[in-house]
Amino acid sequence: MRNPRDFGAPLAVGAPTPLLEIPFPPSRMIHFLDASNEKMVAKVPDIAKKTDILLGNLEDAVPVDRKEAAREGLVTVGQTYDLGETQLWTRVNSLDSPWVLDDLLRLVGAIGNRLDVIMVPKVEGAWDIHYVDRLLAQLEARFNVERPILVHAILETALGVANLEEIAAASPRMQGMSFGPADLAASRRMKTTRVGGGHPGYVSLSDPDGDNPRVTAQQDLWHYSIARMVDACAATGILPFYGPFGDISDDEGCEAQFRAAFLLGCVGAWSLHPKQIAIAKKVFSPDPDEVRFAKRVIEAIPDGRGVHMLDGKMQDDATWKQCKVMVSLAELLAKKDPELAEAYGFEPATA
Ligand SMILES: CCC(=O)SCCNC(=O)CCNC(=O)[C@H](O)C(C)(C)COP(=O)(O)OP(=O)(O)OC[C@H]1O[C@@H](n2cnc3c(N)ncnc32)[C@H](O)[C@@H]1OP(=O)(O)O
Ligand SMILES: O=CC(=O)O
Ligand SMILES: [Mg+2]
Repeated sequence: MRNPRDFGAPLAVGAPTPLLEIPFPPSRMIHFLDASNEKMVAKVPDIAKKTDILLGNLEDAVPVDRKEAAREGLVTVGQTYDLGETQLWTRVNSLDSPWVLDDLLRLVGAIGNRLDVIMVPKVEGAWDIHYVDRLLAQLEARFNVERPILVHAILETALGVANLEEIAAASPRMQGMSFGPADLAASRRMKTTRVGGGHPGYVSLSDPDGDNPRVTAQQDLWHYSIARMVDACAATGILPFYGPFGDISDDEGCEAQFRAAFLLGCVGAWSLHPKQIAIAKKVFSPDPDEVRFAKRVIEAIPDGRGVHMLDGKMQDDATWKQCKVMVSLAELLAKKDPELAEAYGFEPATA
């Protein structure tokens, strides 16, 4: 176990001081693109205006013969495009792959001061984070990186899920986690070929009732693990995200999967196709009616104490805190988006 008093000290001489509080800018969607694909790169200026996070993917979905081009394309994006307030992330190749060392060396060397977060796939335990943590500190020191590059773990193996609490607490560099249903399904030998979402075979069935047809209701394959991830992240002050929804043609299914994650506590989800950005924006921006109600609760209980009635519903210290969660997120997003500010009924000065 690492001495907790060393948690705030750099892991290499000359590396920037670790952050003890994880920044939480708008993070509703992490938009994936392959920077070796010229058509995708051509869309960067437009997409950067719409997405909260832009991620240059180097891992799965990038063919082996384009790994280097994807890395170099991301360097070009980082060096040449003004992304405004949009965060720039990457997903590097897995730690057992032949590419990851060069991914880290090249990206930190070339765009270390532009990269906000490095997403590490297939994290299995705290040891994977410790490896990346020390290596990044050495690279930050060598390349004069001024602020620590944060680390985001994808939870996508059975062992990773088993160790998720230790992963979340492994380093002050841990920014968050994403839930990866595709690799996780394979790792667990689940019998689904889908990427996220439900499955028509995973149902509960009502009891026999004479000749009446028995009713089935589809259940959520992912609920248990996403809820565990949310708890581990909330307990350590880092941010949980839902990952990919692979049926690009099913907007409704995507919205339902994202909404389940939002309600459980996730702050955002991956967008694989430009049209999923708008779905994530809709879902991960709190509903204006809920925000208006939460504001009324906070106004009705200025000190956040005691018991009150509002519209027939009991309100107390705990419901006040629930409302604070909703209003704080709305305020954060309203600063970025005047349309949301108006929908939430905030004064323009707040926006
Ligand atoms: C499952 C586990 C995981 O690891 S998920 C993460 C890894 N996968 C990915 O990152 C996939 C990213 N997305 C994609 O590669 C594409 O969106 C896929 C799914 C292949 C669909 O592409 P395509 O058939 O071209 O779609 P389309 O014809 O509707 O595209 C319309 C125009 O938009 C572009 N586009 C597509 N996706 C992106 C994207 N992610 N970012 C930026 N631009 C994108 C297309 O190139 C196409 O452009 P144009 O109109 O022809 O100029
Ligand atoms: O990388 C994501 C996944 O679902 O696998
Ligand atoms: Mg994966």
